[in-house]
Amino acid sequence: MEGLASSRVWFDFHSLLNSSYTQNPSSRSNFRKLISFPSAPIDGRRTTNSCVRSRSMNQLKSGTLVGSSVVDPSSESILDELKSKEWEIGALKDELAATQGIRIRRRSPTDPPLHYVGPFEFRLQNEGNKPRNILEEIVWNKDVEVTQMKEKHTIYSLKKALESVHPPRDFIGALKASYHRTGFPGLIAEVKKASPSRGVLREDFDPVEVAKAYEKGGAACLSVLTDSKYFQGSFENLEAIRNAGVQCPLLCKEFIVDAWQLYYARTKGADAVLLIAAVLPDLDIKYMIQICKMIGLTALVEVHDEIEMDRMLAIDGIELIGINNRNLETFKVDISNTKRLLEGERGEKIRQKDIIVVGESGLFTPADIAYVQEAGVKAILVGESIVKQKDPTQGIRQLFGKDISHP
Ligand SMILES: O=P(O)(O)OC[C@@H](O)[C@@H](O)c1c[nH]c2ccccc12
Repeated sequence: MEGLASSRVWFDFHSLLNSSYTQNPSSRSNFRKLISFPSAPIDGRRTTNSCVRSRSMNQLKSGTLVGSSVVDPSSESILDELKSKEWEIGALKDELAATQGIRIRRRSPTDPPLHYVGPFEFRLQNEGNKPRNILEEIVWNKDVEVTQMKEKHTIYSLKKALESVHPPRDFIGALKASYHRTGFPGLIAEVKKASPSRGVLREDFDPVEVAKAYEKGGAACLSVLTDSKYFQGSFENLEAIRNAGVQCPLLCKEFIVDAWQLYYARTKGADAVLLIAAVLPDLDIKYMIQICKMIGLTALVEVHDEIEMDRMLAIDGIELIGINNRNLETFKVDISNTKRLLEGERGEKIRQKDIIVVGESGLFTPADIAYVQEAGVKAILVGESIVKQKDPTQGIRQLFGKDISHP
């Protein structure tokens, strides 16, 4: 599959990474990067992904194969060599992403420092290993978190669990139905306790209670934050809402950096996931969209600027695009962002491709809803303004200036 050649999509190699090749997570990540980066030079020779792909998984599993070179996994010098390539490959991957306008680098906090030299284990805070903004920090931490979670739940166990998971609910269908029923953009109401930009939004936070209140108020779909470190969310919340008899389709609001997370989200009851264009290169987006289709997830692809929008409009198979009015690097919110990105040729192309656009973030009043609706959105994603209300059902009424609940 095309995605196997991606510089950032690794899950198919997870069994290899869990193998006896090395017990050291940092070395594992080095090796992972080596086998997933095209033309990584090893042992003075060059190898390619297609070369790695053409070998059997058994060879890979035995820990003996790296491209065209056979290596002894116990050899210190090989590990040192792998490590010494770390910065080089990390930097090249980031360069590749940068050619698509992606500023977020993918160096996890446990990786060696950029100036790693030979066998010396030291680390200085420098431009290379300090996150440049909050999004980069979140993504670096997520990489570490996912690596740990993958050890607990293998892709095989997740695939098995998928066999008994309930059929997915139609996320886009629910948005369209709501739009036709109410004449307003379909509401994706967000179950969010806190955020890095706004702090704690609701002290007495009961996710199931909030979810039920949203449904009662006429929400078409729900978005459930699952990141715990920055948003105080959890997969338990997602699961609890799914099991509480809520009918609305559920978006798993997570920072997806690895295709493994798609399977995990689905086993926890998600009907949709968020893919952030600022974080994922085109090839990862394409690959993840295919996996989403395979396992019944709807992908909401999030963009913030023209470059990201143009990248996503060039990718086939995208049905739902969210325009985030909040810049995730600076937290600045500006709802005219939605309008700007839908003007002219872009808006035309979106209509031709029959893509549903979701206006995301910073929506508080009926005037805000009218403004983004006028700009062309058929759905909105709202958190703060409704989660903060004592009664979130009333919050929805105030947001629209009208009761949009089911009769
Ligand atoms: O609370 P607000 O301003 O209504 O925003 C909701 C939602 O758009 C926001 O939480 C969000 C949009 N994209 C994200 C990506 C990750 C985390 C959160 C988000």
